[in-house]
Amino acid sequence: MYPFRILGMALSSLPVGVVLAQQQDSIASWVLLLFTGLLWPQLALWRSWRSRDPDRTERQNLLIDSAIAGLWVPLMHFNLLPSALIATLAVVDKINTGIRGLWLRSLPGMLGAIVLGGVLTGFAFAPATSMPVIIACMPILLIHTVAVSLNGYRLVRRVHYQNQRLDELSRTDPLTGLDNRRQWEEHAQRVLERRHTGLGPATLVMVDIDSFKAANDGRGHAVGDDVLRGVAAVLRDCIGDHGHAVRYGGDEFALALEVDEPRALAIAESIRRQVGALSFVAAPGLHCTVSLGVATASAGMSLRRWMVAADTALYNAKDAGRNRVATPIRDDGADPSATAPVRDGTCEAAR
Ligand SMILES: Nc1nc2c(ncn2[C@@H]2O[C@H](COP(=O)(O)OP(=O)(O)OP(=O)(O)O)[C@@H](O)[C@H]2O)c(=O)[nH]1
Repeated sequence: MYPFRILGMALSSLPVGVVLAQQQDSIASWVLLLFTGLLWPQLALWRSWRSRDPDRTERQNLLIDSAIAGLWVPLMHFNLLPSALIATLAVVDKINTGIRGLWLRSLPGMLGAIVLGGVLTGFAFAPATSMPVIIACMPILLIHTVAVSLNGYRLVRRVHYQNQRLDELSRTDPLTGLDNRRQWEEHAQRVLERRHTGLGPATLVMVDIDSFKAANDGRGHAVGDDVLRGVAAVLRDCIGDHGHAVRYGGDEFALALEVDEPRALAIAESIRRQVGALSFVAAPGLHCTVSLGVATASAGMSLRRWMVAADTALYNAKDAGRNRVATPIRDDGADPSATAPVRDGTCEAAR
């Protein structure tokens, strides 16, 4: 508030000063003008600084601003243009704070000050505004209006930016920056529908960090987070614009790819190699591996059954010793996902 108060009070002092000069006013009025134009903004700042509740104190300061504006109306003998301008800007400033109802709450103080000033001056009434006063009103009229508009613009931009950030945060996993689960499932559903309408292949890859609990418990949660971020970066890098990745559960990721199985297997293998080559500044010597399950969508398959198939493939990779890529088809040729019951819940629950 400080720059706006300094600007508003200093610029308002100009027309008030010209009116006082024309009225050949007393020294007391000039002292009051000096106080409101120069000293009051400093005093208001000091009050807020030393306050235990600066917010509340600043609201009081704003109400005092309005009372000061009201006081000048009768002291200027109701000189029309500066009186209307100063009183209006006092109300506009309250509205611009965005504090609900503040402008309404400022009115009694302003009206009280008008009555008080009126009593002190015997309600002297000289509304005509001379050309010098009109000219002296121009700086506050122009500069204050532009400054308030620029501030409004800045606030609107900030709200817009924050809304964008909120939107992003609601769509992404805060740790890895990957899609959140709802966002990803919508994408996976679209990939599946494309497959069912013959517009392209669809392959799902489940990725799970091997023995992550041991690394997490042994090296600490912060290192665990580094590993999750590192794996997410590899996933993002390897899938490029072939699909979307999600952190599906704690150390489990899922990729919905618009590629056929050989291409998905190649991508999965590349992920496996790149994760194996990751190193971590906070944990020298730590190396992680991942197991991956790859399942291509077949005709009419639902998203849930597709995920069960990929989960089964991941299960196979884990069973075969981890750090490998597998499909739902076991070595004996059976495809357990074809008969696996479809369950709700997380991948952990599915295993
Ligand atoms: N650092 C960190 N750890 C997490 C987060 N979410 C889950 N975890 C941890 O991830 C670990 C997952 O452990 P498990 O589900 O036992 O999996 P695992 O140790 O990788 O075992 P396998 O999957 O069989 O190889 C648990 O220790 C969780 O505490 C997270 O956001 N950050």
